[in-house]
Amino acid sequence: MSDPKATDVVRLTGLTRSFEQGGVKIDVLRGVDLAIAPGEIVALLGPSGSGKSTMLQAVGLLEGGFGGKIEITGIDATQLDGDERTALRRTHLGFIYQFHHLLPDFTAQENVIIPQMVGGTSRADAEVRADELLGALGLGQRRTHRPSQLSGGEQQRVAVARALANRPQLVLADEPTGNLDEATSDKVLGEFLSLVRGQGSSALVATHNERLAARMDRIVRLHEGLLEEATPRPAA
Ligand SMILES: Nc1ncnc2c1ncn2[C@@H]1O[C@H](COP(=O)(O)OP(=O)(O)OP(=O)(O)O)[C@@H](O)[C@H]1O
Repeated sequence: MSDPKATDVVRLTGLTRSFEQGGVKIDVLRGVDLAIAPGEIVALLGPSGSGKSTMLQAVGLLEGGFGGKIEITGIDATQLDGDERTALRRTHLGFIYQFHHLLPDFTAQENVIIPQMVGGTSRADAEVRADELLGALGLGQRRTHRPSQLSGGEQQRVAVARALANRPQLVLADEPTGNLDEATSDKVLGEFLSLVRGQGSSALVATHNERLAARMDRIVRLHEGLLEEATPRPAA
């Protein structure tokens, strides 16, 4: 549950982003404000091209070129240099994409171990954590398989385990089940939500899918470069 007294995990204030397309300037984000409390899972809805991925890139500290303020756990990311942003991303954020982006030459278990070791966890501890997550996702018997030996749903479960491995305060997910059939998508999303809730992380999940969005704590909607609240933020 969200704790309104704690520092927001994300606070965006007046976020803007424009792109040049064929000599024309397009204002994709025109002053987006958003706050996400600890433990809160927010669905980001909006039609194709509305700027959902662009917004996740801003919060993920993956790209420059944004105007406005981006605060992660109270830290103003716009004031950090590149190394500090990378450190903040590694310690506080987890990412899941529509297409899993797993390392093809490594096993499921190694895909979950590697980001932990990059973050300074010992191999032994990383292995325990990987097995715990893969087990919870029903992949205990598949730990030694490579991505190409797994189904689409299984690959996406490995991506979920990888994103949660470092117990990030915030998980950013861009159409996390967008390439799966409806039944698998429902199952994988349910497993993802229960793991995120279980460890008390927050999440911002971009999706086109209203039915999946309805399973999250709050819905916000991008419309013409601004964010509309489809369900109100819980009272502070
Ligand atoms: N690097 C870029 N250069 C130029 N235009 C860009 C760039 N990145 C995004 N855009 C434009 O910004 C707009 C928003 O794109 P974005 O990918 O954020 O939308 P989206 O809501 O995530 O769409 P989808 O649901 O299709 O993934 C689009 O018009 C896109 O063409």
